[in-house]
Amino acid sequence: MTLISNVSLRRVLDSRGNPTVEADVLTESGGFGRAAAPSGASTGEYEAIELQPSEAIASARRHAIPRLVGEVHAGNQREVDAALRAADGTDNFSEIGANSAVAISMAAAKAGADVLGAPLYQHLGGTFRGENFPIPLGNIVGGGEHAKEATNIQEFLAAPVGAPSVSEAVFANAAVHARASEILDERGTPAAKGDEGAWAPPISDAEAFEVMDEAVSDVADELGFEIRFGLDVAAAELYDEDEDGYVYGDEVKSTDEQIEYVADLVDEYELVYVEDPLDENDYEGFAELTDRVGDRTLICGDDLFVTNVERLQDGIDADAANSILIKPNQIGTLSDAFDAIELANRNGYETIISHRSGETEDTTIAHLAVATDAAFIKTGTVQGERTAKLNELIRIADDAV
Ligand SMILES: C=C(OP(=O)(O)O)C(=O)O
Ligand SMILES: [Mg+2]
Repeated sequence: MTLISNVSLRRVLDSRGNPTVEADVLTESGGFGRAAAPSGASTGEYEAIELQPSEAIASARRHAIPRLVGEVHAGNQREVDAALRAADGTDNFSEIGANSAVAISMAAAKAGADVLGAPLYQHLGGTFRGENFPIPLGNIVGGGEHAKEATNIQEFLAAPVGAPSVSEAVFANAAVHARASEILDERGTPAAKGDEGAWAPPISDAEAFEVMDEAVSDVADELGFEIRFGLDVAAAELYDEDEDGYVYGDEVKSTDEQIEYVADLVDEYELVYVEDPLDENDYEGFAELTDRVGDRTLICGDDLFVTNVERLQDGIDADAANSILIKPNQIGTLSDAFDAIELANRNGYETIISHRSGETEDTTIAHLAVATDAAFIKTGTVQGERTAKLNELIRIADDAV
């Protein structure tokens, strides 16, 4: 293991055209790693704090870099991440910014892998990581905070559960995306794209279910393996405290109605995956829905858990959900994300490694998903910053056999 010899930080563009933090980490033996922070739009209330990139960079230069350079080893991720936490000194990275922290944490992991001459997934997962590959959840149609004047439900996600390989799964999702476009055309519905490259047509959620159902079954018939679909409801964005309910245009659903609605959707469309079906503070509602449909679908906490072990432990204690979305920038470091994954695994929760709506070409999450044997990876379907991860997944699968 070699010591970190230099950390440089800069502002680069993300996929929304906003600035984000990129980190380069160099080691004394010449190891190099580069990573960039993603950024959410439908962020959870309890996420670690993202600062303005220039502020995050200035603060990390002042507080974190002196604790890293010549002090910690790039290959020792716990040591790197403990130094970042100590440099920050808060619970939520509000001093150096979770964007600086996660960029440095991921860049150090890549530098550590480079020193070993190993691919990142191998460095993170080790030789006993297993042989499974995550199934890609492909965002096909969506709206919410990712596109104006489109569906209320944020993401309709294809899930090629029967695909014989990662590569076939990735191409299946792209085919569903293309088929959905044709179906929308046939219906005379113009569709722009949302932040993640999903179609964002001005249609009701009920119509989006029809489009998904048709697109998924057409492509499944054509390719000859099972493709199902799922949702990210992102219900915290729909929940209105003053209305005491979930606002769908002119209609407001009470919590009981929301649970009923989602449970019916699970059965009607045989959904394999439902993320954030209820508000991020409603552990009880999550538990009730999980009790009703958790034997036949994944109920996943994103804004509910924010990759945070304490919130996940609360969820486990309450029997809320049966899976967790893992977004390293929600919590700030790879070590924290690993802790959440381990806690989930120990308690029979599935893990889904996820991108953010604002992304870069960074491919760390593809390696993280393979390293940790995640059930699914949610990283879009088409569009450069999404295909960067999907193509990396294909390369990893090629490399690993
Ligand atoms: C990827 C998501 O969106 P964002 O990055 O905007 O939180 C999500 O909600 O799962
Ligand atoms: Mg989500």
